[in-house]
Amino acid sequence: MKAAPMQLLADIGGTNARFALHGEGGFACIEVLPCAAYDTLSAAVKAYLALAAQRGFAVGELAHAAIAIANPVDGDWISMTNHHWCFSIAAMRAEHGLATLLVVNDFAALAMALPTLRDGQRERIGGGVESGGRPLGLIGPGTGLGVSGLVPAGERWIALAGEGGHASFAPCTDDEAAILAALRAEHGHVSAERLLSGMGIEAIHRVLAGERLDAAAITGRALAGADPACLRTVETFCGILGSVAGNVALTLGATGGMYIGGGIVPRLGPLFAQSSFRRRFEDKGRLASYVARIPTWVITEPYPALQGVAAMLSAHVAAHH
Ligand SMILES: Nc1ncnc2c1ncn2[C@@H]1O[C@H](COP(=O)(O)OP(=O)(O)OP(=O)(O)O)[C@@H](O)[C@H]1O
Repeated sequence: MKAAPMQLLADIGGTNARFALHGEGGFACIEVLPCAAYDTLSAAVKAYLALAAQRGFAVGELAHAAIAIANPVDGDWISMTNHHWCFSIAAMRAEHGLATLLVVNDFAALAMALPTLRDGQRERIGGGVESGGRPLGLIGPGTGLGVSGLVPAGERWIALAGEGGHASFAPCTDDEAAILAALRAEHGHVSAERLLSGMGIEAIHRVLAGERLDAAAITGRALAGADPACLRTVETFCGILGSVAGNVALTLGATGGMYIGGGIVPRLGPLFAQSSFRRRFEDKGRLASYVARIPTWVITEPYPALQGVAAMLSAHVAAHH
């Protein structure tokens, strides 16, 4: 019997566009393309398909595709929050000759992958008690700040597609109040994303150290251990992430566990586990013992949203074809 054609999957962030083919044998041809190198998402898709064709994959047979993307998905027109790409889903589907083009929020896709993560794909930070069948929370700093959750519904899970990264930032220390004041002067409304993202690390450093450095340089110097100002910036970032992750856990009742995704935290190496993240996660006044029972995990699996979007596409195709 001829194998079913492969499916095209993508996880599109503000900086990185991750592509893969998915078939009965699992994932193949995983590639990360820089968003900035392409004028449109369609151009990035074409570049990826050309690469896959060169490697001998039968991309002409593709019928079903799914894109997980970092912005709200509501209707046919998609416009990214942290990058200039925008497109019509129907036009993109027609252009690439696809029967199905499913477009979902990237953190909803990532949330769908959470129950499949095993030890080796996630690293535990601090205490808490793991218990199945309860809501899971998700937060992930990258170009932006993704927030989602996964709610059990009988045998199934339902992923939330919210925009919690844009909820207002609440400072808990004098340093954080100073950062809020500086950012409010620049932006007016200051969301959690303004601090918990690549641009956020840079902003924290600008305010606390009075120095303009890019995010990778700040964390690189902090990891090298010789730059106290960069260490302070990274420590402040981790503390804020603990506080905001605790807010998400409280808001969702995420008693099954709180997961940290996105590209930044895995790049902090041992600094994250050593930081005040977990103390700040638990620092919730009268509800401290409630959050202390919730385990927190860093996702270490490199392409978890692709797993989630593959599951969403399979369910969609099974329901519609
Ligand atoms: N070594 C590093 N330390 C800290 N931040 C970094 C490092 N390298 C890159 N970054 C920042 O990480 C961000 C990219 O994160 P990520 O790899 O999660 O991309 P993305 O999936 O495109 O983002 P998103 O899904 O949030 O739109 C950029 O803002 C960049 O400044």
